[in-house]
Amino acid sequence: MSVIEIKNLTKQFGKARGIIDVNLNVEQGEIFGFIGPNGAGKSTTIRTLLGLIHPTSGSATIFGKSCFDHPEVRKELGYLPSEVFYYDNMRVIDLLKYSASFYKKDCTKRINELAEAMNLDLKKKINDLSFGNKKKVGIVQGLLHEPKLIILDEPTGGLDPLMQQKFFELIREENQKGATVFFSSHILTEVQKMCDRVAFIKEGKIIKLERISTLQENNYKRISLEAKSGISRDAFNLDGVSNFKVKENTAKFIYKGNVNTIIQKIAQLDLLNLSIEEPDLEEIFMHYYEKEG
Ligand SMILES: Nc1ncnc2c1ncn2[C@@H]1O[C@H](COP(=O)(O)OP(=O)(O)OP(=O)(O)O)[C@@H](O)[C@H]1O
Repeated sequence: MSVIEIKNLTKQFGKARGIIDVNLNVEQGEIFGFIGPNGAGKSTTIRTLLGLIHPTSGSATIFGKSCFDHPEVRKELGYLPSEVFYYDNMRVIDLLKYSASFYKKDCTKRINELAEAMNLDLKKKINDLSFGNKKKVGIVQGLLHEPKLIILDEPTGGLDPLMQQKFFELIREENQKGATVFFSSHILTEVQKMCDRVAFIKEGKIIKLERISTLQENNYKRISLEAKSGISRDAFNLDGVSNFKVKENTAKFIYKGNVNTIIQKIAQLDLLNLSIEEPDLEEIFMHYYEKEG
């Protein structure tokens, strides 16, 4: 049984598109990335999965159960929403103890450990915290009960680079202890570093679901050329060429396919310069977005 199972999930907001026919499974022990631009449908998918909003059609389960029909499933998971709101007048520690009371177990030790790791002052009032520090409260709140599943919606917004690193260390530790992690992001580098598999969502639809290692091993090449005279787009009108950008006598593109074919094309030019490199995930991602668009 998968930890998360989303089947043909559709959510319409009146006439507005939310998500369309989303399918994905997250397996025990995975770190799964959910990536897409603003408004693509990441939060809608997560909120429907958590039973916070009703789907128009399809189903979403956690540990085989729908959160709508079995709200007790939420005790097994830690959720960090993309925006956190609190009763400003409370002290951090009181808020966290209140959250812990929901799980009916003593979380004091873990609260202290997490606060220390994230450099969070538990005695302060929420009112007096910066945006980034409020985010840390949300992180501690999501992890204090050592959940089996951690769902993070754009978790690093507002954290400085050092704290982002600390945060990912914490998530990795939880994963090594056995927690499954699902996190949405539009920052590719963090997904690339953290995740086993990634789903790309665009305009409410999943356009690609792949292992990070496969994406990187797919033998894409980033090719940059500088010729003595102007380069024509038509000369590179062949299968496997994408993201073609030409400016006078320079051209850049992504290529996937037989390298001999592309080398023969390139050899027809009178070149001043040439580079062939491995693209990063961002370029591979843009390749999918432009191609499948
Ligand atoms: N309550 C709502 N009422 C109407 N439309 C909504 C509502 N919530 C979301 N939408 C629409 O659903 C689509 C998906 O939004 P969603 O917030 O899930 O995107 P996202 O991928 O999480 O984006 P972001 O990275 O900006 O948070 C958007 O077009 C959005 O306008």
